[in-house]
Amino acid sequence: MKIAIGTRNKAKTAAIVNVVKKHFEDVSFEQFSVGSNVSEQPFSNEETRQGAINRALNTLKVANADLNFGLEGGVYEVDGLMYCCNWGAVALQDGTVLSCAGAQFVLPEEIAIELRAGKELGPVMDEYTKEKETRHHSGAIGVFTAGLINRTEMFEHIVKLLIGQYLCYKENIL
Ligand SMILES: O=P(O)(O)OP(=O)(O)OP(=O)(O)OC[C@H]1O[C@@H](n2cnc3c(O)ncnc32)[C@H](O)[C@@H]1O
Ligand SMILES: [Mg+2]
Repeated sequence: MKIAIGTRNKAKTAAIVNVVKKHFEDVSFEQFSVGSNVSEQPFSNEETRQGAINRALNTLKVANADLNFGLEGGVYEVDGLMYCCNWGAVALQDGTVLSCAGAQFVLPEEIAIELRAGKELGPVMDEYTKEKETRHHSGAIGVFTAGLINRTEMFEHIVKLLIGQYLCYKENIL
């Protein structure tokens, strides 16, 4: 079974590899840098979802693997609070795209101000933590949940949902 990963982000890649290996035998993985065709920093659930779907479809185009994954992070605001949201999609060779969302959590106002000013969450988190490339490791989710869940674990949940939906699709349930 060929698995294509539409990112080079380490946290996203580890999530796909970990969960796929748990559910399928005899798998091979390949990574591709594909565009999301949305803003670098999506600013709504709709845009984040579209980014994940576009990444999955762009990965299908270049890889034509059995499962072509796209994962996307974004933010949106409700009641003056900024939430980070996370979406995933998997594109199949017949052109079907299955999608789902994962964890959503609050970002502090000092981070929200930076994002409203047009900055991207990745670099803002590096500045905040004085660390490099937090988006590849603990991520904002790790920092703002006191380390209880890291970015890989967060995306593992999404990949699990996607694989579950794929199994239902094969049984004509979805
Ligand atoms: O290489 P890609 O796949 O693009 O991975 P990415 O880390 O840039 O992730 P996204 O494009 O999906 O996320 C959009 C932006 O939000 C940032 N981001 C999202 N979730 C984050 C998290 O948990 N921690 C740090 N940055 C995060 C990310 O760095 C981007 O600036
Ligand atoms: Mg990105």
